[in-house]
Amino acid sequence: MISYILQTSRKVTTVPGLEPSNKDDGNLSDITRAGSLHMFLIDLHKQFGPIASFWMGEQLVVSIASPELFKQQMSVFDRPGDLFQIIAPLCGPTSIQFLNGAEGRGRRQLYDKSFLHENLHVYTEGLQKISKEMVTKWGSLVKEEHIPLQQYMKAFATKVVLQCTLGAFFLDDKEVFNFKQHFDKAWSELEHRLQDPSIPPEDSPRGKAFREALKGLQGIIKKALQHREKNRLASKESLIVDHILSVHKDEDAQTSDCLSYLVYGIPAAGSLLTWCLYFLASHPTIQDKLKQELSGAGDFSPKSLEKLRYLRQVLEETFRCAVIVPWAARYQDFDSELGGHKISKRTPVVHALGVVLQDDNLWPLPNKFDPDRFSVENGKDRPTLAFAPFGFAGKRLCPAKDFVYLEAAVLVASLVSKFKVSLVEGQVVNPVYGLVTKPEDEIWVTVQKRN
Ligand code: HEM
Repeated sequence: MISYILQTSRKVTTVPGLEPSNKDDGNLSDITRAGSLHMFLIDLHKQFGPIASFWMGEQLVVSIASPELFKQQMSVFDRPGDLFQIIAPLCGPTSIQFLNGAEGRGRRQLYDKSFLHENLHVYTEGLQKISKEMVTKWGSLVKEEHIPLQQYMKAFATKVVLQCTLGAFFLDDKEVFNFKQHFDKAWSELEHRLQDPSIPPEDSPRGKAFREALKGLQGIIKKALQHREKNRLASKESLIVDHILSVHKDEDAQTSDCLSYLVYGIPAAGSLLTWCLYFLASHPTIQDKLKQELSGAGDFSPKSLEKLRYLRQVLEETFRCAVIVPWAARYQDFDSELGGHKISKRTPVVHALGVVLQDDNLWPLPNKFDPDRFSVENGKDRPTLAFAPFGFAGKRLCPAKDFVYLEAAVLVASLVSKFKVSLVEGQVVNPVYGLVTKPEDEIWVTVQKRN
């Protein structure tokens, strides 16, 4: 009798949820079948409610999807490294992404200084310059030319994030281009592994290409670090790279922490800009309303942008609709309680950020792009944690969240004040919820100069 129970059930928690579909991989094949962890979590929570469990291999995982449950995890800092192993080859298992405990908190506190609200002015000039380059480029295109939106936004994000984290070494477009070549190769291998977790042999074409891309990235970052070390005193800025150089003496450790900021930062920033311009192109009335707000708004400095309420609403609605980073996760080293259930120590708790961003109890007609949801009036009765696209827990939410608003605001304002952006007709745009959420295929737009 006992062995029968053991064979058919691994239920070791009162949290409602799935039994493993398979003895070895738990529910991993169900996740693959759903297309992504995000899509799997949507179904899981529909079936079991805001707290639900499933199995990743032999590991029980709990997922939460409500502002009330998020609140109960507000002070948890440690991240379960096992759930993020996919990015370990890129940024290294000892980087800030994987660092927990007192050391993790200390390092985050130091690195966070470069993205504090009062330090954002440091980035303005560079952002305005790169945005102007994009405006000039779009202005030079032939009327009705089809523009690959994602390609442009990824290029912009790569240049901006590199310059703003690592400094003047990336003022040279050749170095940005070089970096991007390697980064795109490495990133597409990680995305491949998300669909098919079997690691290719080192000497296979995929294995070799990945190794070369990593070597290329590390080499470029080391050159950027040396450049910064030499020129640091001349610069009055305080960038992430300066804090990284002050913490680590070892070049490999410095490189790992730099890559930690780039690994999500570049794709997430590119994806945000792509979705934002896509939503504006597919909602001409909203785009015109935004253009109206931008008229006479000034130089798009952080101070002038603060007054642009509707621009902020457009960006917030983009975060909500696009679900750029669909989930985060935490664990604790001791037994704890969550939603009235006992959670055994070291059980990973997934924060289903994307499920909450699209919960129709919190966001009526969740698939509709409607920036007015974020007006002061419409938002006043909504729980704060209904909107947590950057995470929320343990002072470990995305360090770049204020920077991201600034970066997106400067580019979107620069483009929309000069051009009417339209979608090329006949496209079906589907999101792919991978490491970050991107469109399945390129999105093509046209631009028309505004008077
Ligand atoms: C554009 C949209 C972005 C979104 C939606 C986003 C969202 C997130 C989320 C949800 C997390 C996990 C938070 C948690 O564990 O609770 C995260 C972590 C992180 N993000 Fe972002 N992010 C964005 C852009 C960026 C950019 C541009 C950078 C770098 C310049 C960046 C750097 C990081 C780093 C380093 C972490 C890990 C921090 C740690 O381990 O302590 N992110 N981000």
